[in-house]
Amino acid sequence: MPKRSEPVATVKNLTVKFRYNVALEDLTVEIGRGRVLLLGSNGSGKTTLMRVLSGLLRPTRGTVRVLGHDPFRESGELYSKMLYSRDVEDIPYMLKVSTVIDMLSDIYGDSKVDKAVKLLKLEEHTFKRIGELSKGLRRRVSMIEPLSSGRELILMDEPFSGLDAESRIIIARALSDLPKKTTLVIASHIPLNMGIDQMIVLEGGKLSYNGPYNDEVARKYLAWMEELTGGAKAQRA
Ligand SMILES: Nc1ncnc2c1ncn2[C@@H]1O[C@H](COP(=O)(O)OP(=O)(O)OP(=O)(O)O)[C@@H](O)[C@H]1O
Repeated sequence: MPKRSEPVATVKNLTVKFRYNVALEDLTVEIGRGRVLLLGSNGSGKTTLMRVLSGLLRPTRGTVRVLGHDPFRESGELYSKMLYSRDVEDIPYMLKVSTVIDMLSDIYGDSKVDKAVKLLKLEEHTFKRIGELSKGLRRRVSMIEPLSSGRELILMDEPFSGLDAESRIIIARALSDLPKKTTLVIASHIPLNMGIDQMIVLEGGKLSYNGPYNDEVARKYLAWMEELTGGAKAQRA
């Protein structure tokens, strides 16, 4: 059993370069256990960091360990302990919700999946195909797996963006039901405070804040976002 004080991930001098730009530059940070908010404006490097942590992207420089593994070389071992929940579009549109539920039940067991389906208020939508669902409902379907997986670490990229208020509330409640031993890292461009233990702010691929949730940092970030976007983007979830 890992100690609560042990970080889930350590990132040292991480640089990720693409052909024309540097997405992350010499980033050093420890990601602790609990609820972690990875905050940053568009293009600040959040998704790049998530992709490196989940072994989908190889660092240009630096070292990364996640739950004791090199995510790029040992993704097989890592995937039994962590899950990267990316996008609703990962689920084929022709599948019925009930088929998704059956497949996940085979992997994680009926009771965990049933509980997640109830928490996500999906019972009355199981006969529909993924392609028929609203974005909010599709996102809720994509949440069944992280909620029922029992993984030690779950990474989520913008789980609330572009959703209707009902789906946002349902997802937020369902996520708050995750066991405390599960570490949840949420990448977001808005400063959500849902019992956040650690807040990491990236700007231009560099670390601009790392510590407990801080209202002052959140306020400054929002003001800066408003200045940058004329207010429109910061209002949107
Ligand atoms: N595959 C890629 N090829 C080239 N450049 C990339 C690639 N992926 C990301 N980038 C660039 O790296 C920088 C960081 O992008 P990233 O997607 O990590 O930011 P983000 O904070 O997740 O932004 P968003 O909130 O818009 O998703 C951006 O300048 C982006 O254009």
